[in-house]
Amino acid sequence: MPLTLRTAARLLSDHGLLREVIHDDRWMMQVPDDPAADVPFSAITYDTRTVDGGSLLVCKGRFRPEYLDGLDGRGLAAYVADTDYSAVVDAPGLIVDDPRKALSLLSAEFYGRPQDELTVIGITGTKGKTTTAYLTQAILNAHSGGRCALFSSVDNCLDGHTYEESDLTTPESLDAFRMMRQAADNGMRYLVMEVSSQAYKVHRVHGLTFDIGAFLNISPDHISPIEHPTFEDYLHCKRQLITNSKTLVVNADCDHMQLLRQDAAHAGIPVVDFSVHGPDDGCKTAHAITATADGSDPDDFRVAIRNHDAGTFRLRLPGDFNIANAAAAMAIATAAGAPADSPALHAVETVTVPGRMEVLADPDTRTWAIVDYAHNFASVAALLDFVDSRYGADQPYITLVTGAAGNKAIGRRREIVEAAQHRIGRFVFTAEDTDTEPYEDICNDMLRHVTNPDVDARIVVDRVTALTEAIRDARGNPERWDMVLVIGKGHERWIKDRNRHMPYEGDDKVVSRLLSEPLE
Ligand SMILES: CC(=O)N[C@H]1[C@@H](OP(=O)(O)OP(=O)(O)OC[C@H]2O[C@@H](n3ccc(=O)[nH]c3=O)[C@H](O)[C@@H]2O)O[C@H](CO)[C@@H](O)[C@@H]1O[C@H](C)C(=O)N[C@@H](C)C(=O)N[C@H](CCC(=O)O)C(=O)O
Ligand SMILES: Nc1ncnc2c1ncn2[C@@H]1O[C@H](COP(=O)(O)OP(=O)(O)OP(=O)(O)O)[C@@H](O)[C@H]1O
Repeated sequence: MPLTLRTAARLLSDHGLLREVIHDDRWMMQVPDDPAADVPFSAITYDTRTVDGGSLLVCKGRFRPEYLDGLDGRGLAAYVADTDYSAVVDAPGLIVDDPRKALSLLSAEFYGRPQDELTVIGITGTKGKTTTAYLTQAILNAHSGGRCALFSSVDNCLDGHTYEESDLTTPESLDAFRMMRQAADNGMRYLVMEVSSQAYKVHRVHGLTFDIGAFLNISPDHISPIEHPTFEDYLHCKRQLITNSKTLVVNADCDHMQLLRQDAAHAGIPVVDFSVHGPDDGCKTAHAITATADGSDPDDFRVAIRNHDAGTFRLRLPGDFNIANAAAAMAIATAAGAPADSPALHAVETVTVPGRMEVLADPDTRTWAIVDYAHNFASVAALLDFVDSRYGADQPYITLVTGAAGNKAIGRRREIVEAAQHRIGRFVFTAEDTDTEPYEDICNDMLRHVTNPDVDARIVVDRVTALTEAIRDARGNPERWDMVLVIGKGHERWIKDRNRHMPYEGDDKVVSRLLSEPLE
């Protein structure tokens, strides 16, 4: 049904959001009997700068009345807001309780409910969302002849093979439904999307039911004045994926597992477990998916799906945590319809994810480097576990080049230091992304958390200089095995400074350039 003033008002009223309709100084509970109310909107937008003739505007967030100046002249058809703007515009207003929820519901309708034409998969968790999303897309693409779309914090892909850089982990609702429409029109059958806790906090997926919701893991993160006030709030937001899904795929070893199962039971939805066990556990558990480290080779693992042996796998992505991510992807894909014995499962073996676990080396100077996106306790600990298990025998001197985000997730500064300070030789604190906090202050904050007197710790604010010094030092000591871990920015070609995205070469590029520099 096309979205008009009348159908929009009815939809909002059906969802208990409509307070009243305001037009021509009249306040009503219904849209007046006027033919204009049945004209389909030409567009829907949350930004006045894109309003055209016939547009429906949703005023959300830190919206300011002055943005509305001149919009009648540009043909604004109607606005949705939580306050009356009739003093500023003549267009009719749908006054609602929550414009963000309204935006999501109205956008889905405007774009013809594209979610109904796709199998929609939502992935949440503190760590591994992006990687699992890429792995799942690879399987479902292989299963469906390339008909799986992806929304991730790295890239969005609307046709199964073209990737474009994304802005947010979970897009704004309007953008999500617009892209879903494009994906459906491109013939996609599946959509895999990351669902951040913020997405639920600010209603970016309000009203969207996921065919499958996957919950990977949970540990404290994203706690700050602009994200979540407490861990409880963070987890509460993430748990909403469960009650908005038709099937839950969950890591059986996840913290707060009982609570997650209770959520699924209350929602009356089936649960598919996945888990990873050491070589001695065999495949004896009843879990739908059990990835078992294969004792013969550290890179191989066996997978059992509903007690069916799905064979041996080897990823291009190193790290045991990526075996867990692959198990999650296989659990999701089989729950979405890929057969347990499908060769499509082997598509995980070809996947790499930009800026995640990229291992680079200069063997002549015994220098390894890993560029990774770790930036909290769990991921730094997982990275160091990997380094220990894979390179520990050579006792490398480990340098960790790290910063932390400004203004948000403040706890990460202490967590990164705590996860690493007894396991490495040196910290180099450097710039990461910031809104208003100066890089130096963030680095000094991290330095203050260092309590191990035996670890070297220094600040080199400029990120390229920090990397240059770390890699040159490693290569300048060829008698020593060196491991330089560069975390937090991965593939990103920008660095945020005082709210602005400044061009940046990218950790992967800088490190690879430095490793191939001629030695003096
Ligand atoms: C808190 C939050 O969700 N903020 C998002 C939100 O901002 P907002 O609605 O307050 O927008 P605003 O920029 O203040 O402007 C208010 C409104 O006025 C409009 N406007 C503005 C100027 C004008 O002339 N006319 C006009 O109409 C804007 O388009 C906007 O709709 O809507 C914007 C786009 O619609 C988002 O870009 C922005 O995300 C901010 C930048 C952000 O980075 N959020 C982070 C915390 C986030 O969401 N992160 C999670 C990842 C977490 C994880 O790693 O797991 C994510 O999902 O990405
Ligand atoms: N299952 C996991 N458990 C612990 N750490 C992980 C796991 N998967 C990935 N990591 C670590 O977390 C980093 C980020 O991985 P990924 O981008 O897949 O997660 P994410 O949930 O999308 O993260 P973010 O929310 O920070 O964007 C990786 O570079 C790796 O260091």
